[in-house]
Amino acid sequence: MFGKLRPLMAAIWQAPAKALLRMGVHPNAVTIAGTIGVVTGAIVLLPRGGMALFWGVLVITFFVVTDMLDGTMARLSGKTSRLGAYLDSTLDRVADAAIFGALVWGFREDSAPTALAALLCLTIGSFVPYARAKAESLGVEASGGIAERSDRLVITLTATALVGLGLPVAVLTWTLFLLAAAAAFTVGQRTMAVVRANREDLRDHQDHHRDSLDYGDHPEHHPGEPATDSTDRDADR
Ligand SMILES: CCCCCCCC/C=C\CCCCCCCC(=O)OC[C@H](COP(=O)(O)O[C@@H]1[C@H](O)[C@H](OP(=O)(O)O)[C@@H](O)[C@H](O)[C@H]1O)OC(=O)CCCCCCC/C=C\CCCCCCCC
Ligand SMILES: Nc1ccn([C@@H]2O[C@H](COP(=O)(O)O)[C@@H](O)[C@H]2O)c(=O)n1
Ligand SMILES: [Mg+2]
Repeated sequence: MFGKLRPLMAAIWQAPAKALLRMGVHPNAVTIAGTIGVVTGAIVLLPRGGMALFWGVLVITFFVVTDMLDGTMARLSGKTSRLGAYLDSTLDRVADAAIFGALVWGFREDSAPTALAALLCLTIGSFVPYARAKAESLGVEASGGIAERSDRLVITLTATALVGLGLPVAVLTWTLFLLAAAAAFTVGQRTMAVVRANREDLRDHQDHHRDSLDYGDHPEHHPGEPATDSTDRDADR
């Protein structure tokens, strides 16, 4: 959902990205500093509850948006790198663990259902990027889905801030339960991309196998020519 705003965000972040580059800041430094900011804001403020939830969200939001800035900086300066891509994704996981872990810890005594819902978001939410990374390592494009990271963060942070401002904690609890379900659905969507790719592999494999049988079985086979004519092959099927 919010992922569709990516081009708009890239345009908005151009000016700050250029300014930081002029100051000699490296994109990896932004990636690391952003993560330190998110983790600190989450573990210091969120467990306190009350208005601290709201302030925690403001601090986290300030730093979490650097995740949109670092990539823009890297592309503008031609400093995209494998290390940068690795840090970008791996430190996202650290930031997410801090946010949802802080909610689990903060609500564990006062509202166990909220803590449970946050724990489900933390665990199931971690399967979402794993599914993508594993699929991509196998050559399958499996990004997207109904609950990408930007969706999970915007929804969680908004609900947390609203509870900090005085809405009942049940708002956050139900939001997190629904988000955990949406994350599970997203894992299913990404898994289906792998299932589809696997079906294509099987089809290709069967075609290849059939062709090699056609060539191999015929005693008068000449390389580069099918062993049987198309009518024979159709009859074999
Ligand atoms: C009175 C109400 C008070 C409200 C207080 C404030 C509420 C704060 C609300 C929102 C702010 C949160 C902003 C969150 C920004 C999201 C940051 C983000 O994730 O951007 C990263 C992303 C780039 O992604 P990457 O490619 O670097 O990362 C990849 C990603 O992590 C993948 O994860 P996966 O999807 O697989 O789980 C990994 O797989 C991959 O490895 C990794 O590389 O950038 C974008 O996606 C760009 C689009 C982000 C758009 C965010 C827009 C936010 C804008 C406005 C929200 C406003 C909502 C306000 C509601 C107020 C209601 C009252
Ligand atoms: N320190 C960094 C951060 C990012 N990159 C590159 O940008 C891509 C991610 O861009 P986003 O706009 O989606 O954050 C990432 O895959 C890297 O190619 C980088 O090189 N160094
Ligand atoms: Mg990034």
